[in-house]
Amino acid sequence: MAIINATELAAMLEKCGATKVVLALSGGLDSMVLLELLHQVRQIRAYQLQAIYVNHGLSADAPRWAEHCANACAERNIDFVSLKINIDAAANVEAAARDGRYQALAPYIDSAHTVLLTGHHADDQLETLLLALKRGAGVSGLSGMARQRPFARGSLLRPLLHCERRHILAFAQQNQLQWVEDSSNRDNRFDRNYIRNEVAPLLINRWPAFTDTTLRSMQHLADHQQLLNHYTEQALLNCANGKQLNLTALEQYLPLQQDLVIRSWLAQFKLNPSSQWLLTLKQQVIEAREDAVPELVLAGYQLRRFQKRLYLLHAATELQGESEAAISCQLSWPMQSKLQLPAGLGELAVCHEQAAERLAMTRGQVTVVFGQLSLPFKPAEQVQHKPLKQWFKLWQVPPWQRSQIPLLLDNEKLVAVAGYASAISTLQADCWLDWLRN
Ligand SMILES: Nc1ncnc2c1ncn2[C@@H]1O[C@H](COP(=O)(O)OP(=O)(O)OP(=O)(O)O)[C@@H](O)[C@H]1O
Repeated sequence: MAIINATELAAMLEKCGATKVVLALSGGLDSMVLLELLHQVRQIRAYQLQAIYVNHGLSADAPRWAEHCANACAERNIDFVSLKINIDAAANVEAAARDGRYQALAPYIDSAHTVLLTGHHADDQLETLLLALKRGAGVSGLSGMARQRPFARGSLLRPLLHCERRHILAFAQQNQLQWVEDSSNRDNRFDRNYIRNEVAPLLINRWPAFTDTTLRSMQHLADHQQLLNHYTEQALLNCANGKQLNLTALEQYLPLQQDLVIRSWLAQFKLNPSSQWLLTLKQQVIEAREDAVPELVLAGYQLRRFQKRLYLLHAATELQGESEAAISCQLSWPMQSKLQLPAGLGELAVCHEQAAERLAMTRGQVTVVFGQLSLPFKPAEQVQHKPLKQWFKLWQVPPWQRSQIPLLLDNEKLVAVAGYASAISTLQADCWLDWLRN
C-alpha cells in the first residue's frame, strides 16, 4: 500500500482518542518519515508531541544518532528526550534491546489519551511472518504485529504498518529528509537481516504484490485469532476460578478447545508450556485414576488434581507449610489485633465483635493450631460431631491444603475452621473470621 498522508494520520490519532503523541524515534528512515508526518499533522490539529530516542548501549554510533534525532526535533519544534538503557549482554540481543526499549518508553505513555507511535511498516510485517514460519509458530505468531494495541496506560499505534518501504523511501526523498543507516542492518548473520536483504527481494521481484497479499493473509489470521480469543475467554470464565480449574466444566468443550482453555488459564500466571508438557498434563494428571492425586511441575509451580479440579500451586509459598515441621506450632491469640500466621499463610482477623466476646469469654484468648485432623468438630448448623478429617473430605478440601488451614481452639475445643465453618451458632466462620491469604 502507498504511504499515508497527514490527514490520514490525524484520522488514526483521532480514532485512538489521542491528545498526547509520543514517537519512538530511532533516526532511521521510517521513524524520521513519521516525525515529518507528525510535524505536518500539527497544521491540522494541536497535539502534545514528544519524540524519544533510546540508546541501547550497543553501538558506538548511538550518540551521533541521538544528536541527529535531537536536531530533527529542534527544527520542527518537537519536544525531544534521549534515554540510555543497559542490555543484558548474555541474552538474545535483538529481543533484549526491544524489551528494554519498550520498558523505557512505558512511563511516558501515562494516560488513556497518550499514544506511542513506532515506524514499523509492511516489509517488517512480511519479515515477521517469514521468521514466524521458520520457528513453526501458531496462528497468533503468524498474525504478526497489530496495527494498534494497548500499551502501558495508553496505546501503541503503528501508522505505517500497511505501507511498503519503497513508498516510505519515496516520501523521504520528496521531502528531502535525512536519516541514519545502522550498518549492522547489513549483517546477514541476524535472521531478520538475512530475510530483509536476501529472501524478501527474491519474492517481491517475482510477485510485486507479494507484500500486500501476505498482509492480507496475516489480517485473516489475526481475525481468526481474535475470534478464538473471544471463545476461549468465555470458556475460561466457565471453567476457572483463580488457581483452580474445574475439570467437569472443561469436559464440555472439544479437546482442541480444552487445550486453549488450559493454555490461557496458565498464561494468567505467565506460564507458557510446550505442547509436549500439555500432553503429559492431560495423560498423567487430568486423566489419572479417579482415586489418585497426581502432580506435575512447571516453572516453579506444581499442578495437582484432586477429585475433578486442577490446582496450580506455587511451590515456594503454597507448599511450604506442607511439611509437619512448619505446621506444628501453637499460637495464642487475644483476638483484639490481627494474628500473623507462620509459613506465609497470611493473617487472621476478627471482623465481628460479638464473636470475640463469646470466644474470649473463658480465658481471654483462643489458641490457633494446624493439622490436628482428628479433633472432633460440629459445625453450628450440623447435628453430629465428626473428626475434622471427615469434614474436610465432605467439603472437598484438597489433602495438601488441610494441614495449612488455621484451627481455632477455645479451651481445647475446636470452635472454628478458618474459611470453612464455625461451631458458634448464628456466626458463620467466613463472616466473623477473616483469613487473609498471601
Ligand atoms: N533506538 C531507538 N529509539 C527509539 N525508537 C526506536 C529505536 N529503535 C527502534 N525504534 C522504534 O522501533 C521501530 C522499529 O524498529 P526497527 O529496528 O525495525 O527500526 P529501525 O530500522 O532501527 O528504524 P526505523 O524503523 O525508524 O527506520 C522504529 O521505527 C522506531 O519507531
